[in-house]
Order: sequence, then structure tokens, then C-alpha cells
Amino acid sequence: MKQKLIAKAQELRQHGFTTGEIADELNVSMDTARWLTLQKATEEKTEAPVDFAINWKSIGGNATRLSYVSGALSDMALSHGEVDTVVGIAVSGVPFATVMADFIEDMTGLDTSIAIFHPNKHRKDADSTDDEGTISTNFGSVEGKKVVIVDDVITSGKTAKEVIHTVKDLGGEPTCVVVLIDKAGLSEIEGIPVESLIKVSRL
Ligand SMILES: O=P(O)(O)OC[C@H]1O[C@H](OP(=O)(O)OP(=O)(O)O)[C@H](O)[C@@H]1O
Repeated sequence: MKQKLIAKAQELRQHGFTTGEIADELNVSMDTARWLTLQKATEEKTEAPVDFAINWKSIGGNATRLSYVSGALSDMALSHGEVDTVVGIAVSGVPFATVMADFIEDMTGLDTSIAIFHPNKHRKDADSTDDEGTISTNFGSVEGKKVVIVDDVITSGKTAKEVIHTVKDLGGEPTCVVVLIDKAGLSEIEGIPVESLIKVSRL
């Protein structure tokens, strides 16, 4: 597996991907991406950072399974109170947000909207990694709403932090962040609770 990741990282580098883009593509941290690109494919000289790639295609490739998982995420989200809007982080958080809004509406009997967050790193013209992303205007709004944020994976927590700032800047109230897998083992980000189906902790 490690050799495959090294080969993939080096292939991406040859195609001009930056370290950040390789990290995103392989769902690993920046440190791991950098380490992978520096290895010789057949020889390991240094210890790898503690990290791993996530493949949740068995869920993402099947609408029924995705729906079941979204039900579980909705249940966790509702443990933090009412929800007006579910914000999905593009790209992978979007299908979960869509199904979750439906679940939450059924579970509470209250109108529940979806909104889509585009991280700054996805912008082609991003000139600074410090800039924040945007909430799409084609979906629901977050202003004055109790907002749940959903994504597939937390690696460093940077993206979730970016959404929290954006939602607050737009006058929304983030109540929690829910994800399939939290690789950082966080209990909160910027004071907002993090819920995950699977939380990773170092032994
Ligand atoms: O916690 P962080 O270090 O910020 O990393 C986590 C983010 O990285 C991945 O997104 P990616 O940009 O790969 O987009 P994707 O949803 O299309 O996979 C993942 O889906 C999260 O949004």
C-alpha cells in the first residue's frame, strides 16, 4: 500500500501537482504528501509520518449505503440541537448534506435547507491559501440559521475551520461539524463540537 501511495504521489508530482494538491488527492496530510514525493519507489530510508489514506467508495458509490450513513450523521448532528441548514463541503460533503437535510426534516418536522461550501483551495484563481472559501448562492443560506457542517474526512481540520469562519461571518451559528472519519481525533474546532462515525487516535 505504501509503495502504491509513493508511486501515485510521484506520478501526481510529475503531472505538476503541488504538495497541497497531492495531499488532497490522496487524502493524506501535507507532511505525508511531502514525504511520499521524496521517497524512492522501491526503497524506504526514513520512517513514514503516522497517516493513512481513506477510501470510502463502498459508501460513496452506493446511494442506499450513503443514505444509511447520512441517517447516522443526522442523528449525531441532532444531538447538538435544532438544525436549520446543513452545509456540505464540496465536493465530498455535498451528497451527505443533501440526504441529511431530508433526514433531519423528516426527523424533526422542521424545514431544513442545504447549503454548499466551496473551499478556497478549490478556486482556480486562489492567490492565497489564507483566504476563506465561499457559500454558493444557488442553494440555501446560512444567515441567522443554526448550521451543521458535514464532510467526508478531517485530516488537519483546516477546511472545517475555514467553513466555521465563513458561516459566522455570514451571520450563521455553527452547532457542530460531522464527518465520516476524523483523522485528527478532534473533539472541537474553534469551540464547535466535532462528531465523527470513526475517530482516529494514536496508541
Ligand atoms: O482537514 P483538512 O486538512 O482541511 O482536509 C480535509 C479536506 O480534504 C478533502 O477535500 P478535498 O479538497 O480532497 O476535496 P474532495 O472533497 O473533493 O475530496 C476532504 O474532503 C476535506 O474537505
